[in-house]
Amino acid sequence: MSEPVTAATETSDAKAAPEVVVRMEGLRKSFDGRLVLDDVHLEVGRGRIVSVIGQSGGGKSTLMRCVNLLERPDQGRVEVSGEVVHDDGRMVCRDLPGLRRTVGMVFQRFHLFPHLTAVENVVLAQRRAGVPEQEALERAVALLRRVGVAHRGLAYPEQLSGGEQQRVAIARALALRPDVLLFDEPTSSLDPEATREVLSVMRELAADGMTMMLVTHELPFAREVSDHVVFLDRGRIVEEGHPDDVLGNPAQARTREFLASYGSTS
Ligand SMILES: Nc1ncnc2c1ncn2[C@@H]1O[C@H](COP(=O)(O)OP(=O)(O)OP(=O)(O)O)[C@@H](O)[C@H]1O
Repeated sequence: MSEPVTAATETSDAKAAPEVVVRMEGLRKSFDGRLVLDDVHLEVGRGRIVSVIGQSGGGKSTLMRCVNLLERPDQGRVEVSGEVVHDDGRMVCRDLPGLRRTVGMVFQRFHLFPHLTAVENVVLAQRRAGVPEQEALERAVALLRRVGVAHRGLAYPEQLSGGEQQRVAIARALALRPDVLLFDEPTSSLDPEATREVLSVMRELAADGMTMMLVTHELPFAREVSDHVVFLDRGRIVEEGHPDDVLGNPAQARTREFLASYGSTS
């Protein structure tokens, strides 16, 4: 396995312990007797954007859902922000709602409440977490401004474009001040312009030090946004590294085959 992908790896202080926000060791997961994750090791350092790519059904979403325990691995260990949350098939996390606040998630289809305005969608998540109303409202407005949709705060989801809805969903995920944000195919229902908007928001979040893990089929997007790309094939990590290497000059024949098939279908 390569060394943890962290900001610390780039500093001259080689002794500084890299700060790993997500660590997965030896993950195995089967559905109905079929192995979907096979001995997966992965580390995501603070402030990094790690993309997981691979063929449909290869286990990408399952891997990401193991971070917030939407899926429970059968074997291996999951650590989030320095705490073991699942170990050897057992749930170790004592505060699942707390874990879900620490790990924000953004979905392909936004999952906004249709009967609530953009601001109310961002307030609701905080209200459920016990944030006082005025503070929640101020934070919602500030976050909508941060993702460039403050002017649409009183609009309902159906009145928003796909890109605007996804930015509201990102604001909602940020409202609980997560340590890491997971993105599951965040641009696959968006047009190129909206994809650029989401890319720009993710870049700004990265500049602010947000840690992000992304599953995507859109390889140009993965190449542009990520620090590190992981190629997951039939449940195993075949290759990982800098996007220019994995996507531009892959070392493994299997990665080359995957990229060739992608090229022929894109
Ligand atoms: N809850 C579940 N119950 C049973 N099988 C599941 C479940 N979740 C995923 N699977 C199966 O596990 C395999 C991996 O699914 P997963 O969604 O992780 O792959 P993926 O690489 O994200 O695929 P895609 O790119 O199509 O989204 C698939 O065969 C899928 O049908």
